[in-house]
Amino acid sequence: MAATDRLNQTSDILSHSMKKTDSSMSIVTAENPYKVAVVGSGNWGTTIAKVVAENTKEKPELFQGRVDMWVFEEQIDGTPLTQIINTKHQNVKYLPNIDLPENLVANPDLISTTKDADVIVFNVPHQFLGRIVSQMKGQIKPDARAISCLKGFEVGPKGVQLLSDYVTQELGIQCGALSGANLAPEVAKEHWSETTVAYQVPDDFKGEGKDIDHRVLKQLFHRPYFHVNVIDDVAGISIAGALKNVVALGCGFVTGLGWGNNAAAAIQRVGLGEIIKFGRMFFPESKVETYYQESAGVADLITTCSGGRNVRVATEMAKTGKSGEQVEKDILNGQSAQGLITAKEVHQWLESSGHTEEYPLFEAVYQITYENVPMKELPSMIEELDIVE
Ligand SMILES: NC(=O)C1=CN([C@@H]2O[C@H](COP(=O)(O)OP(=O)(O)OC[C@H]3O[C@@H](n4cnc5c(N)ncnc54)[C@H](O)[C@@H]3O)[C@@H](O)[C@H]2O)C=CC1
Ligand SMILES: O=C(CO)COP(=O)(O)O
Repeated sequence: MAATDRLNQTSDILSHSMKKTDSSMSIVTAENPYKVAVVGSGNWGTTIAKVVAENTKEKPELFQGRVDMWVFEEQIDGTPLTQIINTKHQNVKYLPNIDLPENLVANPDLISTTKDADVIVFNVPHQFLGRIVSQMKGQIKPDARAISCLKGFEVGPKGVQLLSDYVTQELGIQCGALSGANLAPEVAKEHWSETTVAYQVPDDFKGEGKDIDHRVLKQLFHRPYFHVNVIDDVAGISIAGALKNVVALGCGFVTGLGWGNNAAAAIQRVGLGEIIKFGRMFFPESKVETYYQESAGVADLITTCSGGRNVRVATEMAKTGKSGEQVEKDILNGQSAQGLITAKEVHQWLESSGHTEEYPLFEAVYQITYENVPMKELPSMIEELDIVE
């Protein structure tokens, strides 16, 4: 092919890919508009509830306007948090100074929040999920669908499990995931970002207009400031979302030691490799391209390592010598750095399955966090020794 033909062909491809013909954003309607509920009201829980409630209000042909958000009730200066959210329309503890839509209703009762929902969006720190789903068993619509926005795993006697699979196993409902480079305070302020939603349409899909599919999920989560790509790879986005929190701790250690950007980049490079290896080894259905093409992959790793809670907690650990648990209490005002628990769970799993040596960074983060190994040992713990005899 001549050079000019190749050039023309390339510009055809480019102009085609730049045309905005996204069929998933064309008009979608439902025979009976879907009721959406959000379980969780922390920093990310409240932010996603805001996103969802903005969309349900704008799309009455597809969703019921009112969105109930389950709040783990607590008193703020003697007033229940739910009451404050429902009158001031702000979550003053977990997402202060952000106005929430009035069709978003804080509800302290988990069952009344979820019992009539067609779509249940789970968004709590993962250590609380087990108790929550056990209370919901038998109390929700049997054909409800779910999306998990959590970042973590369930590790138990059966091994390591995706949280979406755990929800499906416990509640018998199809569950996908939402994960991306999404620091909640930025999304809440409507600063542009991207995310990935992954969902596998189940065998008992009831048909277009009667059930949740990729187009409905795009309508539910996409905003002008929050761009959504919907794919099938639930495992890929969930693994990346859970493990980047462990990598971010490693990144915080070297940052807190004052070692600078090169060290932080080295941790992210090694971390990405271990994330991909973990996916291929334990979830072979996950796709390698998800880790570099989707917001849920390397982009989330970068944003979390730049300014997330995990990196902040680990940086403070390095500066003060305090434990992760103590720093979490001191600086996060009730929020959770999920990498602390995930590092322990991943270690338990790798140890019981005999693979710790293949994941030196995950193991180093665990040993520094829980076994008092000095942070300055990190480089030697992850050094690749290619000694040629
Ligand atoms: N905050 C962020 O920027 C992002 C967080 N995520 C993920 O979203 C999930 C939820 O995180 P956040 O909403 O940020 O939570 P958070 O870290 O703000 O945690 C506070 C929430 O935990 C609740 N809580 C405290 N004790 C509880 C208990 N015993 N039972 C039930 N709930 C209790 C509080 O009521 C509050 O709603 C996590 O897995 C996190 O990794 C994902 C993307 C962004
Ligand atoms: O998952 C996140 C960004 O996508 C938030 O990360 P942190 O929990 O470390 O703040």
